Amino acid sequence: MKKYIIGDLKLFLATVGFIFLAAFLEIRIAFMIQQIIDTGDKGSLQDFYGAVIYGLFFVVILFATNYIVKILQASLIKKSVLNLKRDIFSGILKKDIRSFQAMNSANYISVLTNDINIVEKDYFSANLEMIMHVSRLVLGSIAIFYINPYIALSIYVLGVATLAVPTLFSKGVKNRRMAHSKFLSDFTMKVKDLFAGFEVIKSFHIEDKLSDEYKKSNENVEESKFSFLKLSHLVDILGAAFGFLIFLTALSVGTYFVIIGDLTFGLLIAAVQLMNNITTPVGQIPSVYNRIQSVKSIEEKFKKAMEQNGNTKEFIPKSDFAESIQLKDVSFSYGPEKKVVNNISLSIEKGKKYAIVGGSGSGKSTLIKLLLGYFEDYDGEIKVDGRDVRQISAEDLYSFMSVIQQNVFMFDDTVKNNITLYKDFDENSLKNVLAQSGLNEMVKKLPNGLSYQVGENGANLSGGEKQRLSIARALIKGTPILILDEATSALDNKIASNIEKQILAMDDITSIVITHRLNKELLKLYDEIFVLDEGELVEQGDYYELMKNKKLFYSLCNIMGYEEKNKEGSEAS
Ligand SMILES: Nc1ncnc2c1ncn2[C@@H]1O[C@H](COP(=O)(O)OP(=O)(O)OP(=O)(O)O)[C@@H](O)[C@H]1O
Repeated sequence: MKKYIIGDLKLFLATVGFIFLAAFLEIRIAFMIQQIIDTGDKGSLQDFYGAVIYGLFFVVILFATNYIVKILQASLIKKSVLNLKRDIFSGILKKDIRSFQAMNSANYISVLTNDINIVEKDYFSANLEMIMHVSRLVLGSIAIFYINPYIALSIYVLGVATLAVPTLFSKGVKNRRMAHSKFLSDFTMKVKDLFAGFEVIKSFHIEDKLSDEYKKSNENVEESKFSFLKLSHLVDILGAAFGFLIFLTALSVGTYFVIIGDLTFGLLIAAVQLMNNITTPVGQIPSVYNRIQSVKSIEEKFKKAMEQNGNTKEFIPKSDFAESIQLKDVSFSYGPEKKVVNNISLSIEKGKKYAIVGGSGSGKSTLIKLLLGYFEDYDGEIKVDGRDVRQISAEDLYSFMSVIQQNVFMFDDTVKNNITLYKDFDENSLKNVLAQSGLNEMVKKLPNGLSYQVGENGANLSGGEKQRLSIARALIKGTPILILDEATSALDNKIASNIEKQILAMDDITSIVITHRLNKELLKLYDEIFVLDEGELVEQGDYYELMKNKKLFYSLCNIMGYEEKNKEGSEAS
């Protein structure tokens, strides 16, 4: 985090310079006081007036300098926070999907809100406070040494003892800070779930259970904060007590020298004034130091939030799809458990239409995710036009592949922006995709047409409308490969079939469609159907071949046909 505070070196140096100037002027003020008092000793009114005017002049200068210091500090902190937030945000965006999912999204929210606030207060501000305290301490010590070395010596000895205090507590403070930050993340997670799952909570009447969990999490946050504060207050109090002890000792030594006539009364008052410049920093440095140390644990969280899976890869540019995708002996598992995709080899040729079918949990979506480069730790080979998919950047891969998934995310924006995703497309392309995705009627009925606001994650739309929007979103990209993962599950049979037929009729497009809906008429339109069972590719061929085989596909079709008939029967009766 150091790089953020010195990121704008000129601003940093100017701030430090003005902090030192302010500390120097404060010391000069002490000598002004001494001059005014000592003119009283001499009894010259002229000298007295001169010293007062000089003093007032310094007060004005000190006021202006302190104001500049505050402004410089605020702008340095603003820049540091802006840059840190920017880096974390872009670090998160650069993550691949797998490493992003390794952390709960609430953790990212907590990092960008709670933890940034802590860092702003206890790192950026605290470092500037530290510079201020050190400058006052150094200049104050030199000035006191100039007044009387014995006073200075007594201050130095006790000062060193005080500055050793924070090292005794830094580990404890750091651990408690980490615990607090963790509980804050957990709390954010709970709050996020509460809002995201509000309808489920209400309809399953689990308010009490959730309320208990919220209470526990809230208590953890406050308890961990209390525990952190208990220790850091102890450090503060110890610092302040040592500060007072230094003041008392130095005052006693100074008074002794006044009594024996080695120090003027004015110089003693100046020394007392200067002691503030020493006792305050000495009292504060331990606690400021501990605040800075405590934030080190949060730095680890930032690093984790930005972690890029550890691989800095060289990608080979690839922006189109020319021939085929080849999978050879591909196996993959999410954890140490059994393989979710087991030794699959298959080939996808440009312009052809493929269906992937299989029971729930058979690995269909995972297979698609592997094609989309979500995961890199698979065995075997996945090659696009002969190039390892891991060598193709996500940006390039998605320039020729579009995916439409079952769970659609909608931005809280207009229908149009949700289709175009803020890119420019001509009216004709938009019109075409509206027709292809069966959205024309819907858009006509909406109060503001394409400018209709869809609400938070499309709350103002039905599930089917959201799916059609996501189909339009993928179609408008015009990529040569289109992947549909249960993309029409929320649509009624007729609309779903129409959309699927339109997509299958696009000659240039290579389509890969995962479907549960085993509609015979549609299945006949596919060049090849892959049948998965427990992660294995157990059958492949066109509809007629597979039906002839009378294996899994045949029984899946029969079960589906039977269920459809039953459904129709019960609807009719
Ligand atoms: N992120 C994940 N972490 C761990 N296991 C996962 C993850 N995603 C899926 N799985 C598991 O992998 C297996 C295959 O899941 P996948 O989603 O690929 O199946 P599917 O055939 O698409 O299922 P469905 O038709 O029900 O959508 C399942 O047992 C599932 O529980």
